[in-house]
Amino acid sequence: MNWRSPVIYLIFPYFLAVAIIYCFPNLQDNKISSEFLPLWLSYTSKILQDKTKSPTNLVSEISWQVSCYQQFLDKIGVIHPTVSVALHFNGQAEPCNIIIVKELLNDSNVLSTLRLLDKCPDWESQYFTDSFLTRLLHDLSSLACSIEDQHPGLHQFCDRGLKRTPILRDHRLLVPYKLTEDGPSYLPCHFHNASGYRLSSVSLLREWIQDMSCQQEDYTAGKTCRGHPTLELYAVPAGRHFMFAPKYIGEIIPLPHVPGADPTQPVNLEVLSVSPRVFDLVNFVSKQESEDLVERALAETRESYRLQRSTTGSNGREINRYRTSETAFDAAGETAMNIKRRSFAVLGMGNYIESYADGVQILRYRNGTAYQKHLDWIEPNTRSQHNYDSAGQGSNRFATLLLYMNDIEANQGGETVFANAWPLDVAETKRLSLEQAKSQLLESEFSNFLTQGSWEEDLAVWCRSRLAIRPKSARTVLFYSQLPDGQKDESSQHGACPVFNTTKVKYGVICWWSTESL
Ligand SMILES: O=C(O)CCC(=O)C(=O)O
Ligand SMILES: [Fe+2]
Repeated sequence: MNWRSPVIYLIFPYFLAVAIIYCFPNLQDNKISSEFLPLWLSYTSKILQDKTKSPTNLVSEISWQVSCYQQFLDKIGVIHPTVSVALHFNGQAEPCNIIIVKELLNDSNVLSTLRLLDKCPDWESQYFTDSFLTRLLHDLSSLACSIEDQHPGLHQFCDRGLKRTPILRDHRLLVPYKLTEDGPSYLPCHFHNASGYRLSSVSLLREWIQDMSCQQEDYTAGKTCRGHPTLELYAVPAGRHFMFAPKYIGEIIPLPHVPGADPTQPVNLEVLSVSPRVFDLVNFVSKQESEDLVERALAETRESYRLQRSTTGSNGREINRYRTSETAFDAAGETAMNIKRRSFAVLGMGNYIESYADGVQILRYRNGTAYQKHLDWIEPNTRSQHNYDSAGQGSNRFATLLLYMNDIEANQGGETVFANAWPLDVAETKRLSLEQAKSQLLESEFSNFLTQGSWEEDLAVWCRSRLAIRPKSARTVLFYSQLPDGQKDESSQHGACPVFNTTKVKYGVICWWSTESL
């Protein structure tokens, strides 16, 4: 009998299905066999109809896919029917779609994704998990999570094309996926939870889902389930970094995975401004660490590292009359390295990579000194070969952490002012316009310290009108200089307000959106 005869198509899958259900009891535990059987029949018939493959190839293909599917079920476990995934574009507070997890991970979706693979993936591999999940989410979010009408689907968001994909150090490890067997390949997104923690395996996905679910005992004991059973998942395009998505001022984003200065207290982000994205980072650094850094900076004698008049510019050598503080660099001290590593953990940037960080700068502002409003994002210039186009393939400054070392009183200036954000403790109707702030300043004692018509005076006006963050020992502030797609964030303009009658010491870590050549 011809092995491809219709009789075989009909009978063979039945035998196979019965054998599979018998051999892999987990299929029965996890799924209802009556749902699985018809699906399996159509699936195997489809494979059998593939005339390009020999019977031995077909059998081996079916068998690895079945055992692979079984492994997947083992990893993912039993999913409570009410749990959903809220899928967000990187940095966006509103989800583009909410999908029931049972639907996302149903047999048909998982099997049709497996059909596109050559071999069973390692379900514990981070890069494979990215690829698998992007492919699954693509199908279920195609319209709502599209950035282009013509080619709807998550794939256009995750793979921004060669010209808009920075080549990060792990680029070669990414696992491209296909939408159809003979279609083109796409680079996958990587996924983070709302705390910025990266999804690294199917087992971790299981943990996150189970954390959200109401356990059966909770129902029977009549308990109210913890939280809303929705897992917030942020999709980050290939070559880009995760960015926090603040929802409202005052929101607290816990970072349970980051070790805090005080291990008994949690590390949290508290939203100070949504756009620009500015946060207080609570319990990030200890007073002891701050003191260590300053001690080292003061003891430093090497020319390029010691405390001296600050410079700016891409070559870092130009004295700038709009930045009158002093700066020292701590490139490799133990405390500086610990802080840099922790900064990467906070930002969801993974393991520390030296070339992605700009080093720790220690700044001292003596009486009367300040730093004019500016962006940390560096403008491209003809003197440098570097590609600063962070929205394309280039790299530029991405995020800055400011760590203050001393308390400064309300009348001593020295705040970090964000020109496009409003103060938190002033009602909307009571906000000061720049004109109002200027006349208040001129009437105040500070006008004696400031030269009339100087940039310092102008800056002090902004400091009275806009979000001005007062230094406090061990206070840490995080802000971004880019938007989630790598464009420079013009709204992140900020400056250091003139200091009156005191000295402000502060240090900062700047993280780059770095690219590495292959
Ligand atoms: O010192 C401050 O408050 C801000 C410093 C700053 O913006 C910078 O160093 O880029
Ligand atoms: Fe700055």
